[in-house]
Amino acid sequence: MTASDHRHELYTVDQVRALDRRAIDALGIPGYELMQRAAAAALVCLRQHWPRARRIAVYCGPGNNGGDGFLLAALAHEAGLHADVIALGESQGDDAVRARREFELGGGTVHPWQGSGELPLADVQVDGLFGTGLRRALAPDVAQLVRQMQARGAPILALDVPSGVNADTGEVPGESVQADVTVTFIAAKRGLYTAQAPGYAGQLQLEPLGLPESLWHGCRADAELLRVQTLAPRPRQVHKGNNGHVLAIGGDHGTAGAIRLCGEAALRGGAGLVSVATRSEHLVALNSARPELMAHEVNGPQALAPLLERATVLALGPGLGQGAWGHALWLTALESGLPLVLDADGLNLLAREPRQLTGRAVLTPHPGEAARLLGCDTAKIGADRFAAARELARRYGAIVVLKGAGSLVAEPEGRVAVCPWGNPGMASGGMGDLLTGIIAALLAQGCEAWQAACLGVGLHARAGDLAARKGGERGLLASDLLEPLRLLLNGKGA
Ligand SMILES: NC(=O)C1=CN([C@@H]2O[C@H](COP(=O)(O)OP(=O)(O)OC[C@H]3O[C@@H](n4cnc5c(N)ncnc54)[C@H](O)[C@@H]3O)[C@@H](O)[C@H]2O)[C@@H](O)CC1
Ligand SMILES: [K+]
Repeated sequence: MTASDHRHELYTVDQVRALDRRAIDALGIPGYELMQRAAAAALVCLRQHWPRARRIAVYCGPGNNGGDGFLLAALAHEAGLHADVIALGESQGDDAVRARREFELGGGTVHPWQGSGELPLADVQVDGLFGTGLRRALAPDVAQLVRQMQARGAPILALDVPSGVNADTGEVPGESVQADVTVTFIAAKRGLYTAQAPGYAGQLQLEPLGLPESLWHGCRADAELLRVQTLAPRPRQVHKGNNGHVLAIGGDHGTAGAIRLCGEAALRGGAGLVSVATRSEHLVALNSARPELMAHEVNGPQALAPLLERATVLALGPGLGQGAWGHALWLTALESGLPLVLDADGLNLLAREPRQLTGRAVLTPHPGEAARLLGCDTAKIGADRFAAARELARRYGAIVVLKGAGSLVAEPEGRVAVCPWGNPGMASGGMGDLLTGIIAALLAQGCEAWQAACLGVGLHARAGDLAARKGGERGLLASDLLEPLRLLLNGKGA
């Protein structure tokens, strides 16, 4: 194993700081040398991305992130680039002070930021304002500097973390640098992959700074990044009974679309059979649009019972409503004890009548539903998605998919995976119904709940990316994902 094998591991800021300390104390690599390595790696990254850059502007904050910036400027100057440095106040800490002096001794001039003024012309701007040490929203004068950098229009390389992003949670409490590329050092910070951070980090590049494998011994990552996965090819002799029978329950008056998308996704996700339990008015439309779906009129729990006997997995909630009909079906379905995916009104009803779920169960809340399930407001969910997903999984005894940019999958024992795929085109109606159907299909084919949730979230997001590559993000429809989903599920199209 080498340090680069850790690139799917995600760490909290405290863990990254502990790794830094360990490199210094246990491995005897001075902090200043780490800073030199970070600056050298960042300059290589800059030249890879912008080989024609001749003038750079480096913005340095008071801490070690600024130290990285000063050393990068010094190296760039030595390499014959023109490097302007703009500093926010005095440097603090021995390493940052020494880095600043090194730049000045090499002939560089530091321009203090006075709260206003023109910024230098540059082919590339380097953000060394704040890294993992950011503790609060940027102050108004720093926010002003960031807005001016952004208005300059030159591409931005962020050192370690885009300044303004909380590297632990992905939250952006005020203004933040919006980077084109973020080169992050030593270990991947978990917050860069979720919440608001993906909109600010641009392309993420991890530089482990040549640290030895022993650095990671005994340090368990807080979370992991999902990897590209698919299912093994089917044995030649299977029949449809081997691939499970999904029963999708929902589609109250006026919401046929949700349950149809869910059912179609279960079919495209490879379930052997898919039945739909819904209102009678939807039957004709469902049968004619997708004859492979077996649509059944269900007026109440009695009509549901025989369908539950034949099903192996439930997709419970899309368009279910929270009225008497939906509630009665919800209760009966939960009492069946079948493995299930619970979404939409299935989750809202759970928030109203909380209970521990048993067996293989996956909950797929968006932040609003998550807030209802935890009895808090949506802002609290966004402030720490890792904590929210873990608490949901623990409280309800289920695997939880917390949707939104950088979807999280959490299990009750605390394991968390983060999805690095997906795009803003997927913020449209029906995408959640699709995810529910996909995960149900994977459960039906024998996946454990954790595996079904991780694989389903990954396939859904990658199908969204594939569909967006073809036709763009705006106007992307949930049903556009069905065909790419099938390709990816069969290991094609990536
Ligand atoms: N040995 C190490 O620890 C290494 C650290 N490195 C760099 O050092 C960074 C961490 O350095 P630091 O811990 O010094 O932290 P930062 O440089 O991120 O920021 C800390 C400074 O910012 C101030 N501050 C925090 N939030 C603020 C806000 N909203 N407005 C104004 N001031 C604010 C703090 O009071 C402190 O002075 C990493 O992100 C990385 O770039 C790298 O050089 C690699 C090695
Ligand atoms: K930064």
